[in-house]
Amino acid sequence: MEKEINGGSTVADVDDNATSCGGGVRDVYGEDKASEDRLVTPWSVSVASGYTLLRDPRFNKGLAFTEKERDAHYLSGLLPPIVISQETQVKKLIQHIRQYEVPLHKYMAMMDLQERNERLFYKLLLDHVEELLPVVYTPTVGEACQKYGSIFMHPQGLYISLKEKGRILEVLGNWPEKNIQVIVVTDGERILGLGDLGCQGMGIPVGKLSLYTALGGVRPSSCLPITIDVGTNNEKLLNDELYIGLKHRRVTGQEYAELLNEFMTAVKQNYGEKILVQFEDFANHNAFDLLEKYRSTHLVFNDDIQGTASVVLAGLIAALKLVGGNLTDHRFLFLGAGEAGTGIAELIALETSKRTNTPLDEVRKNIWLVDSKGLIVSSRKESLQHFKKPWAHEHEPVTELVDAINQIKPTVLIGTSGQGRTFTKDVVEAMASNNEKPIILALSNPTSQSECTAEEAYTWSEGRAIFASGSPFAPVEFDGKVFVPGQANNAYIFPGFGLGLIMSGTIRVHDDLLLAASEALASQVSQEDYDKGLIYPPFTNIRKISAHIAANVAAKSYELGLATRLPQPKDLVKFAEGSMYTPAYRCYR
Ligand SMILES: NC(=O)C1=CN([C@@H]2O[C@H](COP(=O)(O)OP(=O)(O)OC[C@H]3O[C@@H](n4cnc5c(N)ncnc54)[C@H](OP(=O)(O)O)[C@@H]3O)[C@@H](O)[C@H]2O)C=CC1
Ligand SMILES: CC(=O)C(=O)O
Ligand SMILES: [Mg+2]
Repeated sequence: MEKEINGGSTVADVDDNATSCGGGVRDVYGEDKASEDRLVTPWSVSVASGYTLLRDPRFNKGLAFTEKERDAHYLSGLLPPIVISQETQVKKLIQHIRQYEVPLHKYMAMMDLQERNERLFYKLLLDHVEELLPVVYTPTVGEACQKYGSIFMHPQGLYISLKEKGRILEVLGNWPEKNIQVIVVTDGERILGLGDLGCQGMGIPVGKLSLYTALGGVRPSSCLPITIDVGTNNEKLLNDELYIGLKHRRVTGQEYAELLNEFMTAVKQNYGEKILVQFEDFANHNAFDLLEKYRSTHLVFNDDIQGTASVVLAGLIAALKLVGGNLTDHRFLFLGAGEAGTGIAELIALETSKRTNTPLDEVRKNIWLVDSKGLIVSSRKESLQHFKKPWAHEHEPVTELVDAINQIKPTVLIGTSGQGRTFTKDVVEAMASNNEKPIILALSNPTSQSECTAEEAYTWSEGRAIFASGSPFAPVEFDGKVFVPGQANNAYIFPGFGLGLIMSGTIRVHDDLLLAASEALASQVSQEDYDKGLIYPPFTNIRKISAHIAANVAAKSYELGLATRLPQPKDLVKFAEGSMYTPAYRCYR
């Protein structure tokens, strides 16, 4: 007897009444089997046994296949006789992952699981989110990208290189899923704070989209990671025989613009007007221009500029509860004036301007940035990149950060330089001598690039700093007290933000949606968190947090007339929760 499988849909028809298996929850996508139901590819294959089912990560359940399923799907004999639950599988796997001492080995084990059993991967990740986030995301994903060529086992995501110029639409067609809702795309030129990793940057879109599913509940089959390969200027990679990308220097100018334009056109043509494209880890000389160019024609979002801004603004709104005052009472100084730095600066200014009805230019005067050449001041204006110009205030030139702190007297210091250990003892002490509770955010990733460690921030400020970092740090004991550092990472925002856009059918991203996301995230910080000095809620509650972010973003989108999914659901939080993919196994007939 043979079972027919149509275009990637397997024998795994879902028993709609089988709630005991979990999963199969009806959601806004109709059902999370939506793409399974559709006959999506033009061919069909036949299988004589369930051997193929065991090797299809979307449907594989491993030892959790029940006796009935094993009989029905030709699996008998292909598995050892024991049947175990998904919970037991999770228990076994987390023990297995913990046995690895090297984080990269944990990463590889997780990627291997994702390729073997997708639902188990997401269940494990969600059940142990605080422990596994640093494995599948920063900091370990940074090392994985650096070594991608040598650890490369299974291709993940879609590679679009210059070789595909002129036929990108055709290449998109090779991806097995057709019902794509979110693309995360990089060209690998600024991977975290590690610089140009070329094609090996693929780890980033893959990791970000894993978080879209785990943290935001966007189903995995709707997510498409893409790396655009235009070459690399990284000499080490160019000379590495295991490098997986094009071995020439980056193309720039018109050739680059044409490839990106073909890509953006093909994406819309293939997936429609409402496909969300998240730009990730592009270098700033392209990032701002791409966002500007496509924001009025596509649903685009730059995570490094906009997502980071939204997460930091949320942390600052929350921090006001700990330090008092409102945003206008604070003065901000950034080390790093690129995508993250100027993106955050602009959103702080926008929120302050709206809250106080003060012109943007006026509000900006309270925000200062330092780049690799020193404080951004008006005498440098002519030579500054366009995104720095609004921050060129009247002041004498200052080259050292510590001097800038002593002269400007910021209440908030934010590191977005990509340069590790730049918040030296002098710097933290200067912040602590000017402020009772200095707010210090060391946002650069991965951990090696963090402007300071949590221990340094607490010790050098004698336990007075309100500290958060882009990559996680363990709690620190100082003077008999335990300090828990928060993680100021855009991972809090983009999954819920994206879900909010998708579930409301939003057609364009507006800055007010970012503000809505910040306010929603800040509202999720509990008194218990504040009591610990935290300005972000723990990731353990991330699905609830994402639902609130999604709901607030969607509500704002409806208010602005950008949402196309009508009528507007009455209870947007419930609607967001109901929309989320659940990784529990489904029962197969
Ligand atoms: N926590 C989070 O969620 C996020 C963290 N990040 C992290 O932020 C970092 C920066 O990212 P991004 O803004 O996109 O990068 P960019 O390259 O756009 O900007 C980096 C900025 O840092 C400045 N800089 C570099 N070296 C120094 C130095 N020694 N002293 C002072 N300034 C310096 C650069 O100066 P110049 O302009 O003169 O070259 C530039 O202005 C990365 O490490 C990234 O991982 C980014 C996004 C999100
Ligand atoms: C977190 C992130 O997006 C970055 O470091 O680039
Ligand atoms: Mg990024």
